[in-house]
Amino acid sequence: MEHIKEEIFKLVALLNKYSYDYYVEDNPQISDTEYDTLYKQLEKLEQEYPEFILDNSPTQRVGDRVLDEFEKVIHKVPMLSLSNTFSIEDLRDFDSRISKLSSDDSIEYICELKIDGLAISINYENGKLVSAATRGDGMVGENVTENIKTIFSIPKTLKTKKSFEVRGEVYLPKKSFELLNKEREENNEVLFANPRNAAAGSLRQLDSKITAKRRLSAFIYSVVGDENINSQKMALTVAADVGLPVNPNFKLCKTIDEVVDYIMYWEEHKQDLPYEIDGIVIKVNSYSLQEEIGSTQKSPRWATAYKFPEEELATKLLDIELSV
Ligand SMILES: NC(=O)c1cc2c(=O)c3cc(F)ccc3oc2nc1N
Repeated sequence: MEHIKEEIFKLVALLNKYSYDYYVEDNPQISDTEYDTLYKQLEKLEQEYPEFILDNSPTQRVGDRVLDEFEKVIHKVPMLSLSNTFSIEDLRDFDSRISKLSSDDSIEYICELKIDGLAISINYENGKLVSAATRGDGMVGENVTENIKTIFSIPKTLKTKKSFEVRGEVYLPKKSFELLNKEREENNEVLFANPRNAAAGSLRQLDSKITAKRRLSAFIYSVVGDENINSQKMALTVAADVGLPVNPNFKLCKTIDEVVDYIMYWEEHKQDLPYEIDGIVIKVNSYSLQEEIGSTQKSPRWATAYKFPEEELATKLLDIELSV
């Protein structure tokens, strides 16, 4: 019996490593067929010896209960929304407001791509994923734990035994969005307008089997409740170190001019990304400075979202024409 347990343990470790390489590192080490073969071996062993099924087995990702509604969840710390800025001039105003509100004269900003998905909060206890909720109205969200567990890039167990909440964005990669709409077109179903709507519709499915088919992904951008973390850059580094998917394109900027350069770069190169972004998030890096600057009821004063100008509908239609 011992060797069966060994075999199951080995297969689970191997499959989780391969899906980490594939979904988080975007660098698959084996082919899909090899992965499926190992997965089927594991399923067979688990069917024969259900008592040896491990909680972090990839076969345990998709629940089989269909909910009739989502439970409401009260966020321990409210999930605020970002204020928006639409011009570089607005951004400079943001910078001068920050300078007035803070004792430091040199303020470090951290810039992150603004992933166009939907906000999520995920709780890990002793390194295990225990619950997840949507932002909702910021105070009360929907419990989407079972659906979040179907997202391969979100690990069910972390490389730490610590307990904390993380926040991030669930999104649908462009390729998955196109595939999904193609399937829907073939089944004469209503198409999703954009990846953001498709992600929201997929995550808020009452049947997690449907969510599992949608190939959602996620990036984590915040860690709540780890007092050793004193800056946004550190939060991103810690999140990546424990195995969470963190978008690698963040940049520490010493001046607002560096922020503007970063914005210009991504305004030009965002088409090359495999997911949609609708702007750039600019945050004061130091947590103590964030505290000092504070938040309003709705939004942090220490961060803002620079929104890219809406693509003219004409260019969008032109893209569609060129792509068909
Ligand atoms: N869509 C995003 O990629 C993204 C979104 C947010 C937020 O919504 C957000 C909201 C807050 F109240 C505070 C920080 C935030 O940081 C964020 N950082 C990001 N990278």
